[in-house]
Amino acid sequence: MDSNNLTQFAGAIASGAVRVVDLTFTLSPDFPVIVLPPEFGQAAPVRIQRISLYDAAGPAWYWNNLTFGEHTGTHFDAPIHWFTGKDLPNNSVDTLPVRDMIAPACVIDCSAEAAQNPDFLLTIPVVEAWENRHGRIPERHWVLLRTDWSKKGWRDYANLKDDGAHTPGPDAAVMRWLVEERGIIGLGTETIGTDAGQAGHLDPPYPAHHFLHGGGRYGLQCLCNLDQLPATGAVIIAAPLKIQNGSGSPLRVLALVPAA
Ligand SMILES: O=C(O)C(=O)c1ccccc1S
Ligand SMILES: [Mn+2]
Repeated sequence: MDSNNLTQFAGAIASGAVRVVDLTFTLSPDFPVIVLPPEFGQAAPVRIQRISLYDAAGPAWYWNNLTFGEHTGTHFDAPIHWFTGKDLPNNSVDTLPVRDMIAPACVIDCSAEAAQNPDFLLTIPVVEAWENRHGRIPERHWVLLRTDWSKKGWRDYANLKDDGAHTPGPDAAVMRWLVEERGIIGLGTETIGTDAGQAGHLDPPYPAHHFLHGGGRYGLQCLCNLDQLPATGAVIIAAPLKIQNGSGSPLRVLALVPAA
C-alpha cells in the first residue's frame, strides 16, 4: 500500500466515510470483575486515587493513581495468561507482534440464543451456519461473539449464582476448530471472560483460554456495541498496555467500519 492510500484512509476516518465504533466499557471501580472460586487469587478491583485536582496538592493540575488487575474491564488476554501458552515465544502483552493489534473481524450474532439461555454455548454447527450465510471465516480474523450481554447493566453482568457465573461462551470443540481449522487471531466476547461462566466443567476446562492461548492467539473480553458492527468487514484495533511480561491489560478497543 503506498503512502497516498494510507493518507486517504486517514481522510476517510476524518470525514466519517469510515466509522470508528468504541467497543470499550469505561474502566471504573463500579465495573464488575471476574470472581474465581475463593481458594484462588482474585483480580484486584479498579481503584482511582486522586493525587490532586487544581488544589494545594497540585495547584494547576489534575491526576490520579490507578490500581487494577490485568484482567479488569474491557481487556486483552495474551497467550502467557494460560498454561497452554506459557512457553510460546512473544507471548506477553509487551512482546506480542504489534501487527497482531490490528486485524479484521467476523461478528457472530447469538443474542437471541443467549437471551433464551444464559448458559448458551457456541458450537461448530452454529458457526458453520454463519459461514453458509457470510462465507468461510478467513485466517487472522477476530471472531466476536455477539450476545448483547453488555446491555444487561453492570449489576447483572456477572450473573453469579451459588454454583458460579452463568454466562454464554464457546464449547471446547468450536474453540479447537476455530484455532486449528480457521486460524483465527482471537475470540472477543461481551462477557467477563472469553469462556462461558460454567466453562470450568467443560473438557478441557476453560476451552477458550486453553485453545486460544495454546495456539498463540488472543482474547478480548467485556466488549460492548457489537450490535453496531456488520457480520464481516470491520477492522479491530486492540493494542494492550506494554506491561512488562504482562498476561493481559485493560485497553481501548476500536472497530473501523465502512459507512453504509
Ligand atoms: O481471562 C480472564 O479474564 C478470565 O476469564 C480468567 C482469568 C483468570 C482465571 C480464569 C479465568 S476464566
Ligand atoms: Mn482475561
